[in-house]
Amino acid sequence: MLFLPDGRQMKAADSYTIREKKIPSLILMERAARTFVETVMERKLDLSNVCVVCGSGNNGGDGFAIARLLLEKGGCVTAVMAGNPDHCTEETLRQMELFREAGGTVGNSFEEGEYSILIDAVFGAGLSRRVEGDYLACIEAMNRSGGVKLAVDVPSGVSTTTGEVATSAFRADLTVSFQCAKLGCVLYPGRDYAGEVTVTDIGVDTSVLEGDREAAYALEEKDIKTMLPKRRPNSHKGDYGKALIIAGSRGMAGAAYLAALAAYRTGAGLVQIYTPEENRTILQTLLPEAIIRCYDFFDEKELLRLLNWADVVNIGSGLGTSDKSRRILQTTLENVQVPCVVDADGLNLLAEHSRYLSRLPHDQFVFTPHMKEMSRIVKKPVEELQRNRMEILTQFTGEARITCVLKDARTCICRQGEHPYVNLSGNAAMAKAGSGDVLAGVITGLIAQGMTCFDGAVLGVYLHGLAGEAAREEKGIYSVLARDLADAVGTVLKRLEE
Ligand SMILES: NC(=O)C1=CN([C@@H]2O[C@H](COP(=O)(O)OP(=O)(O)OC[C@H]3O[C@@H](n4cnc5c(N)ncnc54)[C@H](OP(=O)(O)O)[C@@H]3O)[C@@H](O)[C@H]2O)[C@@H](O)CC1
Ligand SMILES: Nc1ncnc2c1ncn2[C@@H]1O[C@H](COP(=O)(O)OP(=O)(O)O)[C@@H](O)[C@H]1O
Ligand SMILES: [K+]
Repeated sequence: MLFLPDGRQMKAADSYTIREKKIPSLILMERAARTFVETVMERKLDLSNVCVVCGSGNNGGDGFAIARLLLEKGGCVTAVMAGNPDHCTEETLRQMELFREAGGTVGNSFEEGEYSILIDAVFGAGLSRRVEGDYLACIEAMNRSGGVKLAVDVPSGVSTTTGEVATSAFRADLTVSFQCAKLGCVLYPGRDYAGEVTVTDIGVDTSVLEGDREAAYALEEKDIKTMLPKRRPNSHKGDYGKALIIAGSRGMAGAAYLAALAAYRTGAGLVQIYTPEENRTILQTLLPEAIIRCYDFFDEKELLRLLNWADVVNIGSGLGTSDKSRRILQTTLENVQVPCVVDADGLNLLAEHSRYLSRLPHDQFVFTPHMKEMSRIVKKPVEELQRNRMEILTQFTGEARITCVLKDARTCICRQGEHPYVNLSGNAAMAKAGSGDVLAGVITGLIAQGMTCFDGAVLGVYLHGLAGEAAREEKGIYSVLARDLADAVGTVLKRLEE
């Protein structure tokens, strides 16, 4: 598991390390600069005309230390003080002095031009407001300049908390981040500004973040083997859960198929689909392994019987928003006693009838909205959600007490009392109709096998992204279909098994 702290959280870990581990700030800075320079040397970059642009905070201090170390490597290096020298931190002043003592010169304004390497050390984790005035002009001039562009810790101008770029930000080819990638460098648009992100170990003790429930985590492939539900030799289908998929409407049989297929591919023991009568033949043909139960009209008794049968319920994919669908959703939300994944039209209906939210009988619900669905639920514009997704998601899950999976190129998963997770797997091949139905099916399949709602959601999102990577490998970024994704869940699970 990786921490993805924002600037405030990273500073808390830095301060903890300085205070409790008795490692002076200047030593951390020196390590940061050394690992940055090691990265430059490993990549055999051209040191013939290097410019390091420094701010007055400690990011600038790193910059001066980097300038000195590159000078020692025989580079031709100039440094620029882009900040207000009167506001320099003690460490930055010291690093500037050391650079001068090593023979370097410090300019006081950045000259746009052609460099072999241009290094941005203007702002890092301490960016606290919009970039304006001379700073803005400097960052834009840096972006217009030539050379390999490297950012120290964070590209200047990117919010470490949201990834937002309020005015402008440095466009890096490579960002070297110290100890942890910062949250803002993995969320968009910050991710685009950061370019490739590489993380170096400078010995900061991040254990203090474990106690900070706002600090986000990301899963790595090595974490998931231990999380996956086990399959015992002496077992039968009943041991791996009965999943009820309430999905599909006229012309939307595919959604039910994809969710059910994904639940089976993920390992669920038995999948039953509840869908309108007209979908019977097609679903029976596409997925003979599933039990198909059909309805023509709203039949409360039958629905309650099915809800009682299931170990996990998945409702909403392609369900439509007719009055019949609304009654099915309402009955399900009010009566289900097992974990329940609510997707797509289930969420659209819920947004129209927000009173249902206050009637959920327990807290074992997983909502899987994409940005537009979430915007309908929380009644905020998509742009605001994109700018401030974590805060809005945290507030929503605090009030609704459910697990919420906010889907996007960087899907975020939140539940009250848990660290939020940001998903780092997947790619743009997955931006295609039906991908979300597959995800809802994967999460349902994991919960069917006994995972908690939160763990099932976190792991499901990660697996779904890995499936996207495997499917892209086979079919290419343009041609992956949602059913390839569901099948690729199998490819990924098999690889993990080996
Ligand atoms: N020991 C450590 O802590 C270690 C830290 N390390 C390094 O330090 C970095 C963090 O350093 P930092 O905390 O000093 O913040 P930093 O990013 O340099 O910026 C703060 C300065 O910018 C200013 N400022 C902010 N926003 C502004 C704006 N929009 N427009 C104008 N000004 C603005 C702000 O001014 P103020 O808000 O105080 O007026 C302040 O002067 C971190 O990313 C890593 O690189 C590593 O070496 C490891 C050890
Ligand atoms: N560019 C991307 N990178 C990574 N994942 C993506 C990308 N685009 C889409 N996805 C994933 O694909 C799924 C799309 O879901 P959704 O929009 O609900 O599709 P649908 O409703 O058509 O099934 C989500 O899990 C999302 O995270
Ligand atoms: K920077």
